[in-house]
Amino acid sequence: MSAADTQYLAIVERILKEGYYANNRTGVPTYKLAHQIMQFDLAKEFPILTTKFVAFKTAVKELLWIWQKQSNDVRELQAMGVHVWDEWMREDGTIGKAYGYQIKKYKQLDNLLHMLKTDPQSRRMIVTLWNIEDLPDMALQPCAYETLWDVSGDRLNCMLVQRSGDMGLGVPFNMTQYAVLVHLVAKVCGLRPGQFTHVINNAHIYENHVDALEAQLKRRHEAKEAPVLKVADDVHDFYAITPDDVWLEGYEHLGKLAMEVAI
Ligand SMILES: Nc1nc(=O)c2c([nH]1)NC[C@@H]1CN(c3ccc(C(=O)N[C@@H](CCC(=O)O)C(=O)O)cc3)CN21
Ligand SMILES: O=c1ccn([C@H]2C[C@H](O)[C@@H](COP(=O)(O)O)O2)c(=O)[nH]1
Repeated sequence: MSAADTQYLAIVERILKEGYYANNRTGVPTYKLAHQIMQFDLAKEFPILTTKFVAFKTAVKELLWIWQKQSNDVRELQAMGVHVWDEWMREDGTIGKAYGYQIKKYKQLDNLLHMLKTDPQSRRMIVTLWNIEDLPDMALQPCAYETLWDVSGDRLNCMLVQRSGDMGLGVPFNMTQYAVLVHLVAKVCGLRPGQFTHVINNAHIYENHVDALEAQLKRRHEAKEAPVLKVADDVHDFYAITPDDVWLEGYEHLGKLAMEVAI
């Protein structure tokens, strides 16, 4: 069983057993627990669920849309064949001043890469999408909103802070795509991936996802070993990376589990 399955399913199980039931903005009530944490040693294995199919390429494309294209334009994501943001697209085709917009606005990725290369012992390496001034002009306030970075020896460590985590849909994407980000940032900085810690403030299961997640829990004993993430040798420039530069070797999984997204 992959470390991702073990830690993710432990949280799912805890929420189903002890979660607090309440309604929220979407009108679809959730069971929730505060302060759930997953931690992966990326030198040992890549975190992706095997107890259901995770659309890896889609998750990577969404990541590159935010971090590389630094875009808020949903049409650019659609042009890559990804439709997970369609419901939040405004009339102008964007999600407002959200996500990639905030990375571009302050050159946050360039600053991070520069610090990692020139002052790796800095304790000030943070990329944050949480911009109080711009919050009113965002179609959705960022959920996985902050990363904190550390270099120990040749290892690059990263903590992802997520204020709100949809365990059925968002979290399986987020844990995997940010692990890819650590691999990619490490590669272009001449480092190796290290510890990846994923903190979720409000980890929730939408009521209409309970059956699918219970079915996933039952697949536990058939879970597979984690696949290996491969990054093309010639990746040196973050801005030149394409979705084909990363792939999984040996991704065995137990098949798709459909869930409806709460809007
Ligand atoms: N309620 C909610 N949950 C989320 O996870 C979420 C939002 N809203 N709003 C913004 C984005 C959109 N996200 C989404 C939306 C849909 C899928 C989804 O349908 N995933 C399918 C596969 C999709 C595909 O292959 O294209 C899945 O089975 O994982 C995933 C993440 C994550 N975020
Ligand atoms: O990357 C993402 C983006 C969104 N989500 C989920 C978390 C919540 O279920 C909704 C957002 O609703 P809020 O009321 O703004 O918290 O989207 C996610 O898990 N990951």
